[in-house]
This record gives sequence, structure tokens and C-alpha cells, in this order.
Amino acid sequence: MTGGTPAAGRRRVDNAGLVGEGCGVDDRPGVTRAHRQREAVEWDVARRLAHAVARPGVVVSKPLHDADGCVLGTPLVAPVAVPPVDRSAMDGYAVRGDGPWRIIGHVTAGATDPGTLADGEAAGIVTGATVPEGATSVVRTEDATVTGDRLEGPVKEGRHIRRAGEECRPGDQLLPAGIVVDPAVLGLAATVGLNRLTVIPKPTVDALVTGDELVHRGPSAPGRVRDAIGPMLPGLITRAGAQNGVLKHLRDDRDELVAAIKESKANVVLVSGSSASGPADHLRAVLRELEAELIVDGVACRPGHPQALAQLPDGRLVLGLPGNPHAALVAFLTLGVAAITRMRGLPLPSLANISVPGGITCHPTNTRLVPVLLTPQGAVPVGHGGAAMLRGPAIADALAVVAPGPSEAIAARLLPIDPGARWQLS
Ligand SMILES: Nc1nc2c(c(=O)[nH]1)N[C@H]1C(S)=C(S)[C@@H](COP(=O)(O)OP(=O)(O)OC[C@H]3O[C@@H](n4cnc5c(N)ncnc54)[C@H](O)[C@@H]3O)O[C@H]1N2
Ligand code: MOO
Repeated sequence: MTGGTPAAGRRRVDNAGLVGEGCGVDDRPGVTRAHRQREAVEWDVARRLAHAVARPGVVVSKPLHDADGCVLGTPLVAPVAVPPVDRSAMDGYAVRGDGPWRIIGHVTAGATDPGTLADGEAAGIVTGATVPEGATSVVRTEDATVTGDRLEGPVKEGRHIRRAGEECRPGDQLLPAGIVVDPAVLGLAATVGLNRLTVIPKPTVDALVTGDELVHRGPSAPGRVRDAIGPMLPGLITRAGAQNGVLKHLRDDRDELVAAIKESKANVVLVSGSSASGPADHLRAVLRELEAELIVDGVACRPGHPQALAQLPDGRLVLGLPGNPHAALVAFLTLGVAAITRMRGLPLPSLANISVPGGITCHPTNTRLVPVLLTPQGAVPVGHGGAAMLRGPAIADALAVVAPGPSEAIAARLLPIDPGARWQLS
């Protein structure tokens, strides 16, 4: 990564105000966070903790072609006027005064000296060319009647002339810091003559997909499970506004996992399939060995319960994605997107509300994430939303975030399945 690596060292997360009831801290002497009993935090709290612990990258200067998707680190200020001179907005004739006019020449697109018009004179002109000195308007080709060098046509003072400085003047602030650089921003930067932008670079994300049972071609079979998480992650990482680093497949081997996390140069390391408490689920032991601080150790949500987020002593984050593929997707969209969003220098977006006309049954203590389609009537569950299933999420627009409760929800918030979707932004 070119710059932007969060500065080394941990950043204390102030849990006060973030963590709700039931999320107390174990202060027993000698008990590090990584040793404490797992205590799932509320879904919203988990998201806020992930956002709070991450650090925005350090601003760098990048050439325009490398800045798409980064976030402006400083306001975009116009160094020059646009347009720099009065320009024709149409193909036709630049004229001075009222017609008829005598055509005295032609101004080409690249002409640096378009000459001067006296009253009653006209010059042929193309769109974007500098209008001659003294021109008062432009007559469009289709409105012009030309007989020899005589021109007639309708005219109105200033018509079809783009005035110098009409779009901006030197020193105008065009965009504030914190705006995501998209193609229109890049075009605007080029319009005002910039070759580089000062941006917060995209964080880098490595992915470690663990599981002895995983195969990467062909179908699942007894003892063999086709890896469904590896193919999801690169697209999720890109859509979340981060940069893909390496994607590795690892055996269920603790030392291999330790080595791979140590070796990673990325800001965030995703580890899938090692988050629960089975004999091959090494993640928490590995985090202990690496002296990581567990920021989130389980989230009170379904699916995605065993997801975890930890910070290594050098500041890098490790995100544990549950092995069940839908649960892994939920974890990335919950903790992964929140952390990446902060690293990009952006606030945590609040989620849009929507009605659920048919209702969704609440879980008594956990937030449910339910794949839904968005319709004019509201959110409609698509089914196939089990922790191991991607059939539901694959057809859904969003996950309905259904708060815990005793009965049925008739409204929910929306977590887009595409983390780059604009409608999530408030
Ligand atoms: N005793 C407990 N068992 C489990 C708990 C628990 O709290 N206590 N939580 C369950 C939940 S909820 C989930 S989710 C899973 C999470 O498991 P892990 O993250 O440790 O992952 P694995 O055990 O390796 O795998 C679970 C399941 O997912 C399949 N898998 C794994 N990786 C992939 C992949 N890349 N592509 C497709 N499928 C994958 C794996 O074969 C297993 O079937 O734990 C529950 N158990
Ligand atoms: O929490 Mo698990 O992620 O339901 O399958």
C-alpha cells in the first residue's frame, strides 16, 4: 500500500457509551481481554465498536488515475477559473450586435487568438472555441441563414456563450474534504487542471480462508465442502471501498494461521472458518498468541453470532468471519464494512428504515438479519436465509436488520448486500 497505513500502535476504544447492558468488562487481575469469557455485544454496538477502533489512513497525494474510490483528504479548491475564457456553447456564428452581420472569418476549436469583432461582424465558430473579442452572442448553425458572406438569424444578448469563470473562479471550494472520489470528481479535478488529488487511500484487506474440508473446484461431497467464502470476498472488499491484498487458503493449522497473520502487510486480515469453539477453530487461541486485543467477541445476531474483531499490537485489525457462508457475509457487512468505512475516513452510515408489510418474526434476544427484496410496498423476505445458505442473499437487495423483540417486527433497517450501494448513506 502506498502510504495510508494506520499508524502503528493500538488505539484504545472507549467503550463507555458504546456498549450496552450485559457487556461489562472482566477486570480480574491477569485476565487479558483475549482470555475473558466470550460476551456477545448488541449488533449496533458491535458495528460502532468496529468503526471506533479503526483509524483513518494518512492522507497522500495520488495521480487522478489512482484516486477513484479514495476519500478527499482536503477540500478540492479550484486553482483556476473555468472556463478560463468566454467560450461558445454551440456550433454556429459568434456575432456582435444585431444582425444582419458580415462573416469575416472562422474560429477553430484550437485557435488561441480568435480575433475581434466590430459591430455587425460575425465569425464562424465551433462549440468550446474561444469567442472573439467583442462578441455579444452566438447564432446556432441551424438558426442561421447565410447568403455569401451575409448572415441573418435570431439573437439575444449573451446567448450560447459560456462566460469565463461561470463554473468556478480561482479559490472557489468545489468539494469539501470527506467526499468519496468517483468518476465525476475525477473529471471535475481534471477540468480545473489538477493532475493529483490529496486523498485518504483505500485500506488494504487480506483474506485467509481456513478449512481442511474445503475444495475450490467442483461440488461438495461427503467430507468435502466447496469454498463459497473465498469467491465472495474480493468483490465485497472492493465494493466496501478497500483494496484487495492476498487471498490465501489455509489448512486448519494454528501455526499456519499465526504465520499468515504475522506475514500480512494489510490493514485488515479476514480469517474465515475458525471462529467458533470446535477443535479446529484456532482463531481465538491465535489472537491470544499474537497478543491481540479482542474488540468484539461475538455479536448478538443471527446469523453471524461468532464473528470477532481484534486489534494486533501494531494496530492492524483481524476480523473473524464464521464458516457458514451467510454468517460470513453478515460479519463482513457488519464489522468489516464499519472498520473499512472508518479507515477510509468516513462516518458510519445510518441505515434507512423500511416497513415490512408481511412482518418478520423477531428473535427474543438477537438481532436478525433477513434477506429481503425492496418493493414499492416495503421489504419482502425472500426465504433461504439460514446461516449456511447464500440462496437468499444472492437474490436479495438487502438484509433487513430486525431488532430483538417478543413478537413480530413491521419495520426494519436496511443493510445493503452491496456495501458500495449509495442508498445506505444518510
Ligand atoms: N459448540 C458450538 N458450535 C458452534 C457454534 C457455537 O457457538 N458453539 N456456533 C455455530 C455458528 S453460529 C457458526 S456460524 C459456526 C461458525 O463456525 P466456524 O467459524 O468455526 O467455522 P467452521 O466450524 O470451520 O465451519 C462452519 C461450517 O461452515 C462451513 N464452511 C467453513 N468455511 C467455509 C467456506 N469457505 N465455504 C463454505 N462453507 C464453509 C464448514 O464446512 C461448516 O459446515 O459454528 C457453529 N458451531
Ligand atoms: O451465528 Mo451462526 O453465524 O448462526 O451460523
